Amino acid sequence: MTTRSEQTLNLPILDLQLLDNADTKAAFLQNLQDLARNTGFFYLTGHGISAERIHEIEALSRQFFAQDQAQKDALSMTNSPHFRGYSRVNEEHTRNKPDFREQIDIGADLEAVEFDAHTPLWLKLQGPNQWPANWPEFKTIVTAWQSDLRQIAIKLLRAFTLALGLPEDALDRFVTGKPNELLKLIHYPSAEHNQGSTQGVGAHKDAGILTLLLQDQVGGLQVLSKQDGWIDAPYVEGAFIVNIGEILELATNGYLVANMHQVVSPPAQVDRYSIAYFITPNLYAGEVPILELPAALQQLATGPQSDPLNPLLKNAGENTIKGRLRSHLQVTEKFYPEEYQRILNQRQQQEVTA
Ligand SMILES: O=C(O)CCC(=O)C(=O)O
Ligand SMILES: [Fe+2]
Repeated sequence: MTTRSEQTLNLPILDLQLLDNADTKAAFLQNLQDLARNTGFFYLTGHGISAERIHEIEALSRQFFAQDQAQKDALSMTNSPHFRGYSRVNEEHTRNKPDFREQIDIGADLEAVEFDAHTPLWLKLQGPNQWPANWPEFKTIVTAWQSDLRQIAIKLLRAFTLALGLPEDALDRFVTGKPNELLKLIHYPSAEHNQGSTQGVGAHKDAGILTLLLQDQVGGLQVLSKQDGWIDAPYVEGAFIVNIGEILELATNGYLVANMHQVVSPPAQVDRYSIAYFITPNLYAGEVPILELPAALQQLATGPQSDPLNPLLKNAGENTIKGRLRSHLQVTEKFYPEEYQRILNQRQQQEVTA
């Protein structure tokens, strides 16, 4: 069982504005490299999103979750083969255990792909979102947020490649063109409703490239540090928490490590809200390359740490859909019966060999 830890980090904060200034750019990149390699996550300020915009989307999210259960269920993810829409508390699973949170998943709003026998499975991830009816403001605010966060994430990704001594566009083909991304508005209900468990979301690495996370004042996010074990990542006003995803770990052959993190349910009578933006590889971009790092960095790159329970796949689209299939079993059972059976069989085997 997870509990709140006593330790907090000496907060690693990066100011993105320093990247745009010729006098401070080199120091920013050096810091980025250090934090990414040694701490695995950091806080980002100077990103250009105003406090008003942050309050606006936070208020929108609270308003969304305050609706009647029936209104939220009308947008149920179980309507969508593209894994879009609302999932109830305990519907999403991490490491085979239910997460005590409700959420709405919103991706790039595109037409579904027409399928034939040769279309790769992961192109089913492309498709339309489910938007609340008679609430146009919801779509406007969310879409603007996605588009601004996409720009920040791309800028940061280019800074990462520069900081690693590579051309700044080394990973561009994964994030430009038809974007693949996911925005989750998340609500963690207070602990007294979570019978005996403290799993808000279980320990995991994010599957994509980078995550920009906005948490509220409640806290509860914990990050696994090599030296100190689980440490609290507290609320910092106006800052995004940046997590490195598995695709960046793979592309750097493990020089950068996707950081493990989890969320502990909030205390009694307190609700927690967060907004997570994931930039994931373009579904058409194919295999993730292992980048040619400078020799000094290459020596430290000892390969990605593959989790035997959740192996990392080279094809970016396949890796993305694998995560979705395992997390949202009701959707998988309904729209992907063969994969559903395969997951059940794997789990049975793991139980036998455990
Ligand atoms: O809610 C949070 O603070 C973190 C959520 C998270 O890690 C995730 O959804 O991948
Ligand atoms: Fe995460």
